[in-house]
Amino acid sequence: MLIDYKNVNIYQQGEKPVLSGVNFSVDEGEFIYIIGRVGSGKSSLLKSLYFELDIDEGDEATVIGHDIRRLKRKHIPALRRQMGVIFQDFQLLSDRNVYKNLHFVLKATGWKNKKDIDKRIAEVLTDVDMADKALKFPHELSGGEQQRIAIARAILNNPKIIIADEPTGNLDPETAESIIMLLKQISQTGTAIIMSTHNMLLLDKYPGVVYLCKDGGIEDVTKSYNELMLKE
Ligand SMILES: Nc1ncnc2c1ncn2[C@@H]1O[C@H](COP(=O)(O)OP(=O)(O)OP(=O)(O)O)[C@@H](O)[C@H]1O
Repeated sequence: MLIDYKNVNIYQQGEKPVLSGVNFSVDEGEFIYIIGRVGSGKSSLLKSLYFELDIDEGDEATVIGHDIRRLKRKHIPALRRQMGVIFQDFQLLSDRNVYKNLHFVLKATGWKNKKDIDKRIAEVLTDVDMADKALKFPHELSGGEQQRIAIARAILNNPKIIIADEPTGNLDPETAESIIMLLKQISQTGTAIIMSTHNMLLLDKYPGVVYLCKDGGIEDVTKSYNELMLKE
């Protein structure tokens, strides 16, 4: 199991948790949607998974084989390296081209050999169907293309988990679908995908495990989400 939260509380600021009693588990290759209204805690859950928010450890809090209760701060960067993160607004570095955006990440994560670096960049760009865009600057790319580059960046180090916070939020429906298809393909190689979304159409078309954030908690609604949504 890649992630196992049992009875965990997640905090933004202050005494009261944003989400409490969280039970959440992720296996290799799973495709997980996090749904829920604005402000219901989707981003907070995702941020906790890459250690940007405080949690109390509850009965169990394991991320990629590490018990968070015993995790030292100095081990966080190594653990983060096994995760790829994708955002709604892409967050590419605007002052450099695609190649240099990817190069920057590889250098920062310890890659030294130029041949290996160039080979890996070519591989991930091919994976996301952007092999001809290496020399483009982010502003020369469409939103969908920028998100593909962000996905290429996320998979550079073969992560076990990709965390995507509304990855299709800024995209038109057709482009959104192509991004989900790409993430689905990646999940088939064993990488777990955890994505928040407001786009219920995607859930129908590309089924996965569905968690609903609601009333300060989170619930696995994979079987019943259609019914729940209709009632809201
Ligand atoms: N940086 C912050 N500091 C304090 N409180 C925050 C912060 N970010 C979010 N919150 C609060 O935490 C709660 C959950 O927010 P969160 O961003 O996790 O919701 P969300 O479901 O991702 O919303 P959205 O659909 O708008 O992205 C909200 O009440 C929000 O006001």
